[in-house]
Amino acid sequence: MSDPILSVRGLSARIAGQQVVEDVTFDVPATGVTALLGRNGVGKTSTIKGVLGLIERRGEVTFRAGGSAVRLDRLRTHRIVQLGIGYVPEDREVFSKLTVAENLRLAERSSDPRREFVAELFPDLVARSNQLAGTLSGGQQQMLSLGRALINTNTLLLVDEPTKGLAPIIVSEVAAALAEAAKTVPVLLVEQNLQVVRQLATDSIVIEGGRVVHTGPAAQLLDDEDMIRRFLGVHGETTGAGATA
Ligand SMILES: Nc1ncnc2c1ncn2[C@@H]1O[C@H](COP(=O)(O)OP(=O)(O)OP(=O)(O)O)[C@@H](O)[C@H]1O
Repeated sequence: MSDPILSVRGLSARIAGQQVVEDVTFDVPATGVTALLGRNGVGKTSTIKGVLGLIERRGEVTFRAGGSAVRLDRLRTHRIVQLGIGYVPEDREVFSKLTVAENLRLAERSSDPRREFVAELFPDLVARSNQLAGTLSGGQQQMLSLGRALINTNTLLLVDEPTKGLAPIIVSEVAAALAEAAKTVPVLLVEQNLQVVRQLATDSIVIEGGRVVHTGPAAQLLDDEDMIRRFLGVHGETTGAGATA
């Protein structure tokens, strides 16, 4: 197996002086979608923010790309992003007073943005290019948020709960777009909808109480009702249509 693209060793993180990630250790393989799972409030978002340096963190975070290894824990967020790490935050951060087209343009990091790729993934965004982002529906804002990340050629994509609160039809569209993106870039995905996890994820990491309690193939976890119940607090048989953890 090739080296993982991201190795996290003993990551701890604090928010407002409070420990929210204790001692997290995991690898993200260089291909496929790795699902970061766990019950509400266990520290999934904080782990991603710790990797990106968006919150105070300690521990080793190593990013391997282009034959070299870079310690992300020594870098500020803007430098981390410049390495080609795309981030789609949980709360769909878009500039509400700017149009869809302006939002996308501002996200472009290189002289070679993948505008056609994003337009093919989200034709609705093309149709709404002059609409103010603040007037989009939640689903459309999520697509814009994804589009803002996917317009760049990323080496790794960190995506936090992209289907949260969306109608089933939009969940399918977002999942399809992520599946398309995942063909070209490894993804670390926080996702509570286990049907989406089943559709997309190759590997899984489960966090509990600020620590990793399980890693392994996603299918193995999803097929184990005991683990699903123990780690995610739902019944295994509910990992089908529309189920959420
Ligand atoms: N800004 C903040 N101030 C204080 N505590 C916070 C803040 N943000 C998060 N926390 C706390 O840190 C812990 C971890 O939160 P985090 O959002 O990382 O969990 P999560 O696993 O992503 O949860 P969810 O699945 O509900 O999004 C929680 O107990 C949460 O209440």
